Amino acid sequence: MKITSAKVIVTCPGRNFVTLKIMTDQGVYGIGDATMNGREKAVVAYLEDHVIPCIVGMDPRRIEDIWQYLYRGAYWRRGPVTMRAIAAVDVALWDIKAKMAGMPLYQLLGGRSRDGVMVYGHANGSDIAETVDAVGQYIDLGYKAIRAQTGVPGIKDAYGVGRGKLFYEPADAALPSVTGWDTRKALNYVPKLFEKLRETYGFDHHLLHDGHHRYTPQEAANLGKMLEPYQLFWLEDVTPAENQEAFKLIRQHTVTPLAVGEIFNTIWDAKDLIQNQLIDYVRCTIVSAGGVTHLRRIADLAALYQIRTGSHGATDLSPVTMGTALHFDTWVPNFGIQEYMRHTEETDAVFPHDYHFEAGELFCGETPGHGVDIDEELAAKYPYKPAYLPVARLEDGTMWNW
Ligand SMILES: O=C(O)[C@@H](O)[C@@H](O)[C@H](O)[C@H](O)CO
Ligand SMILES: [Mg+2]
Repeated sequence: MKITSAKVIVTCPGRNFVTLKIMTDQGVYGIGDATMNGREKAVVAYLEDHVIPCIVGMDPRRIEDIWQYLYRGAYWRRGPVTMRAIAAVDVALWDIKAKMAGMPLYQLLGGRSRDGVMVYGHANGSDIAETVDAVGQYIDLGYKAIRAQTGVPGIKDAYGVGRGKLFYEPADAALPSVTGWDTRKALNYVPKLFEKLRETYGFDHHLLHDGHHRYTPQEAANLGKMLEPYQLFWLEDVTPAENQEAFKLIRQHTVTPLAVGEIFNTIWDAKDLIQNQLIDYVRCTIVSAGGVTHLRRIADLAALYQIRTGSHGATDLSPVTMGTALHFDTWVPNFGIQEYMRHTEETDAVFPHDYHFEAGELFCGETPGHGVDIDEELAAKYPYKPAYLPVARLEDGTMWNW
């Protein structure tokens, strides 16, 4: 069997997505997601100029060998661009293999470990009152787990507060918009949100919060400690994780569960956090961490330390990643939770899929493959539109972590 050709499809049904489509001499094709929010064109070039010429003619059944070829053969290994390109190839090849086998991808991985996959949605508001209402809406929609993010008085465009209610797209301008940050104001306000949420809705639902890389380790420990009475499911990205050791300091001060990993791209980024049990959930997902082949290795290492998966699932990950992630989540023994930011109807039309939401869970389908396709004709109607993620500055103008 041979790969006869491959192409990159860039489409922007409300936001940009990059999709790789691999064709074979058996008439079966596979698709993979290669989207990197705000830097999409870098991955397009990497795929078109440095990956596709190498894989045409290869046997698509040799998934592991092609993964190793693209990882070791790059010489300049790892990094978000390289690993997204590898992920796109990997997912497309798993899609092909499952289609050839006539089975949904989760069967190929080892079969079901669960029926439904618990997901969490994103509730946000400009202040505590609005956010409490938004959480109530998600409870009414049947969610068992809800992430809550609020605007903070005195902070311009605090992270996580979207323009709409069900949809949140942070890449909002043709050049990075500038948002503000002030840790003291956030530390004085965020705990009050969770106090109000528990007062209003009790403890029957999982509550999550994303620190989005904003706190120093000591500040993160302080926030984690202040949130303990509210029993969060997790506190995410509470400090930048390049320094994995920083989490030892946080762990000394708080038992609030910690989640990290959506910006990781290989197992090496998470290895020390996992082996020293400095986190409780690993957030790596299909598109950013080298596809099914590599994410399986990360999940297996995490399982040795009773760490569970909590894959990233924002709208800037295409339905191709969501669909593939659901097959992965349906199989993986140490599953924790799946993030689920709903895509818009126009996105769903470009990427027809067989997964569905019901009573706080997502269910992958039984279609052979990962169950997601791309309508190329419709995709062509949405040309690429440059959009950047914002930057964040402190009140004195210091560049900070968005
Ligand atoms: O946990 C999350 O969902 C966020 O961290 C993301 O929405 C993140 O801001 C975006 O994926 C960035 O493109
Ligand atoms: Mg996050």
